[in-house]
Amino acid sequence: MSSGEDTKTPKTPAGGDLDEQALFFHRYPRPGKLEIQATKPLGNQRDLALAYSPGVAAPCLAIRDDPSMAAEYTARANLVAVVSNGSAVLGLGNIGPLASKPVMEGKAVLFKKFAGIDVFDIEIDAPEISRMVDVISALEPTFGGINLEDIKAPECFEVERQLRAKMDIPVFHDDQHGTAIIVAAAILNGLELAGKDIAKAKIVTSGAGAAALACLNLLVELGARRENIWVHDLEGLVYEGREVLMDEWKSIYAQKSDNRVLADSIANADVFLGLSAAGVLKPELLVQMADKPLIMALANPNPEIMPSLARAARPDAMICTGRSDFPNQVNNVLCFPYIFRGALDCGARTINEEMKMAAVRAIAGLAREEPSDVAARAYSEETPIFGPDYLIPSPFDQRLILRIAPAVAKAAADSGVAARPITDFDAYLDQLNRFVFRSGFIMKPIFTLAKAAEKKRVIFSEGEDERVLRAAQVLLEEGTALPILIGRPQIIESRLKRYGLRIRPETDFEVINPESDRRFKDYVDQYLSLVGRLGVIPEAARTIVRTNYTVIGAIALKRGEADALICGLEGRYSRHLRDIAQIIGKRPGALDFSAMSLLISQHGATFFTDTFVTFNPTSEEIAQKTIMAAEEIKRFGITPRAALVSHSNFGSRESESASKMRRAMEFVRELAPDLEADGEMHGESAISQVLRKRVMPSTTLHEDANLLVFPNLDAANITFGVVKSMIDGLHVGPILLGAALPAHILSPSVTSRGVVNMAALAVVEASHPV
Ligand SMILES: NC(=O)C1=CN([C@@H]2O[C@H](COP(=O)(O)OP(=O)(O)OC[C@H]3O[C@@H](n4cnc5c(N)ncnc54)[C@H](OP(=O)(O)O)[C@@H]3O)[C@@H](O)[C@H]2O)C=CC1
Ligand SMILES: CC(=O)C(=O)O
Ligand SMILES: [Mg+2]
Repeated sequence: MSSGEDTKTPKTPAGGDLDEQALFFHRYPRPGKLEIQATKPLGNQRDLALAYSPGVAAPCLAIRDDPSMAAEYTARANLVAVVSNGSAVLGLGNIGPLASKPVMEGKAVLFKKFAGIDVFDIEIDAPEISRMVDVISALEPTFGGINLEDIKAPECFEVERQLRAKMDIPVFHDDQHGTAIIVAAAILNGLELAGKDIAKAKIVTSGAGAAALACLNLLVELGARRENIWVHDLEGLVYEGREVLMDEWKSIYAQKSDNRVLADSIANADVFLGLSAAGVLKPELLVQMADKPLIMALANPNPEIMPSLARAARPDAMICTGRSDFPNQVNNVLCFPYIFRGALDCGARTINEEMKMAAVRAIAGLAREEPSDVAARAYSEETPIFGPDYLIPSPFDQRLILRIAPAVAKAAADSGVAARPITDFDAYLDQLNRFVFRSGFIMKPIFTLAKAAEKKRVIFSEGEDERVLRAAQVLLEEGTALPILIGRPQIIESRLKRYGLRIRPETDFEVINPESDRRFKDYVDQYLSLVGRLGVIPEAARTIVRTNYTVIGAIALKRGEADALICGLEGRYSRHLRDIAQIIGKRPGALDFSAMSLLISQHGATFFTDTFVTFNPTSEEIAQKTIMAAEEIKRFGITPRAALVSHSNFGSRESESASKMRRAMEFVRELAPDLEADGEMHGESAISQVLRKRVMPSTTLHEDANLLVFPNLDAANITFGVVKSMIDGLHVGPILLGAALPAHILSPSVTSRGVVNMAALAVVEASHPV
């Protein structure tokens, strides 16, 4: 069998040649960018009988009797065809269907990555309209939607018109409508920033093809005036009476004018809209444009003018391209995954004007919200804030799906084209949130409990950190916690402004200023009372209380000025743990602290312990770590099932660590007889009932383990790290167990969503202590 995989992958080409790197990227480790994955197991005879003959006959007959059942028994409702005949591939022209395949595979990947939509890319050898319509319309039984891509004008207009009339599923020409939606959003925002009215704006295009004309049609719907629009193509200006290269779609914009070329029309233009070819806009023309012009050079891969040239000619311009390597990426990727998400989720029969307008408003509105930290990282340096260099959201903004899909689904229902209208938008948003934040599903019970609880104060040691500031805003907005931030108020204030966050110190949340807090003397006294006999002299205590923010947070928690502590975004775990141990201490009866890490993946939730604290725990300590972990897991609404893992499988080895785990298991049975657990066993046995039962038919672990308890820190920490990296899992934690009060030491790689997750857990611990 050939998987096409190249086992001898050469080294990635060094140096900056993007073409060479792109060829390498597409070729290795296996050709192309896609594969198909089964969503049902096919591991044994029974699976085969269900998935294939004879079982498969049942869904076939159900669909024959009621075609709507295809949405229940097949992948159709989430399956889109990306179809091209290769006649206008990016700005590369008519390179044919086969050469268009990398672009179509790319669109498929974007659908999947950004909106979870499955795609078959379909490149068809069909230059003529009638053949395209025949081939594409015959695909209706397979797909929930059709995304036409890179089909040239004017044929694309007729193809789309005929398909929309023939087919009962959404047909959407991405280069027309996806581009128009995002261009309209950017123009609305750009004109607002320039203080201009769309009804008076002069718009000059280079391009009179699929993308340009669809953009203009939508802009006219939004208030632009035909008389202010000047369209140019290979022949120059589209004017009344022109006969060469004209068609009924272009002639709508024909001007009564003696102008003939772009240079004649560009004077006083407020917007240049380039959807044509590389390099057609010369810098010297830009000086004629109006004040604060909007220059949209959107041809791909190379724009009508490079941003550096445009900026040099017009420092006051707002500049957009279709590329990801410059600010203001105006590209239909910001639209097509999400408009289809909304359309598929409500069973829309078409994508109509109302749904497109809803998408425009959602995208334009999102740019004015605070940027997310993921979007900020995608721009790599400065956090973008709504303004000339940030007219529209980044393609990596995870909120695109959360804003566009519900707006589109609502517009579909309101305009009567939704076969399965969404009735509970809160539940729908929850579902989208779970797609965006993989932790969402597992964390839901924690957030529900945290929001229902009396408000708890969570103190953050690294209160100046961007991730904490973003998390604080989310916690306040969602009503999950009352944050207290340790940090210098002027730094916090200026960073909040820089990141475009709305919350403000003292008005919205409390700040402890380590440089001048009035409680400083009390804190030092309290600290000395705890550590004075551990070799810390008063002078050192004063310095520590001024400079060690985890110490400040722990003292505030101990004094009852906060209900939970979050630290660890900087510095070593052991240092934070030492401070928590000295100031907060262990909960009564705890032999030691323990750390549990939750790994979320497509396999669900798996908890690992002890990943950060005790190097070589005793049997008693391991038993206690298991029981503390199990108690914590119940907070997630999950029934804990523990496996004490080892190199020994149910007594197969007699080493010291194997018998340590066996003894630990005996303690667990004694101390927590109701806990479903077993051990010692191999890691594979823990997660495979078949393997486990083969060796130990009487095992007391009836389902696969979701809590893996390790014999020592090396095993736990290394296994967790390797598994997390290999399966690209999401880490929630580490969750500190055994402290007298809720306190968690995160890791420096945590994201702001990770901080929010752990703060919510800490609130639940504070409201429901064990
Ligand atoms: N950023 C984005 O999201 C998107 C960008 N695009 C880009 O827009 C461009 C056009 O795509 P699309 O509309 O689908 O293709 P079409 O083939 O439908 O249209 C191309 C248009 O550009 C005109 N044109 C070509 N070369 C020149 C030139 N040198 N000077 C002036 N006009 C020229 C053509 O003129 P004529 O009519 O005379 O043949 C035609 O009107 C491509 O570069 C594509 O990559 C497209 C979609 C989305
Ligand atoms: C982005 C896109 O669809 C194009 O350039 O054709
Ligand atoms: Mg395209």
